Amino acid sequence: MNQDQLKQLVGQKAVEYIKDGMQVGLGTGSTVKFMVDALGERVKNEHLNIVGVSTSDRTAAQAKSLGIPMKSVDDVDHLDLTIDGADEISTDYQGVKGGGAALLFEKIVAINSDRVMWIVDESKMVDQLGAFGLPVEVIPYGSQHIFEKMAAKGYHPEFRKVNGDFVRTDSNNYIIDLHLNPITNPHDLAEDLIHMVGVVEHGLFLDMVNTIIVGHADGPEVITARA
Ligand SMILES: O=C(CO)[C@H](O)[C@H](O)COP(=O)(O)O
Repeated sequence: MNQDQLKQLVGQKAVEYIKDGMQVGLGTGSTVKFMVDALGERVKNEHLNIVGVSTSDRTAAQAKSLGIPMKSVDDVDHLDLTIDGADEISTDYQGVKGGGAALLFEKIVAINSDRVMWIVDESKMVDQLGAFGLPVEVIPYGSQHIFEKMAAKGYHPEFRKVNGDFVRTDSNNYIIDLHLNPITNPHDLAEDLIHMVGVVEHGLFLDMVNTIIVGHADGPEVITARA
């Protein structure tokens, strides 16, 4: 099985956890895209009655095109379950997210969810976080100064650019990726980053996930990270 097939496998498995009447957070990324496709099939074929809340413009457009009823995060009182991808998950089930630059909305939706599920192919499971550059969302104003402060702290920052242009998030902010490999103390790092003026959010998702579905060639593995 190639990586896309593993992503599709976990995406299809994840939608089994969505029940009638749920308000469901829909993450962002290539793995979630398979999950949203599978959810669209269930809505169409089983007339599943759910409400989706998207974490990005991309996911919202896909969900709407499939006929999944959608609401804004501010129009629901809570979310029953959020299903999202991840860039890295450590052996103690801490995560790095934001490879798709959607970390801010993903974190807002996750912290307002009763349960959080991550769906990943097996390459995302790591001994220690940090090989994947840690995404940090910053406001453009003064971002060069934030960048220099991060460099002075030894965080090895890099503005995320495509064809020389700054990548913009759905909130029109920039992303700075930190090349820290390895991240030895994610809680201390998270605390430091969130107190830097101009940082909007960082991609460390700590103590947040309940269930992880990992795609292996011989089938999906369901891990209970937190009850
Ligand atoms: O955090 C994310 C987007 O901001 C994604 O969930 C993460 O990048 C994983 O993406 P993919 O499923 O494409 O590997």
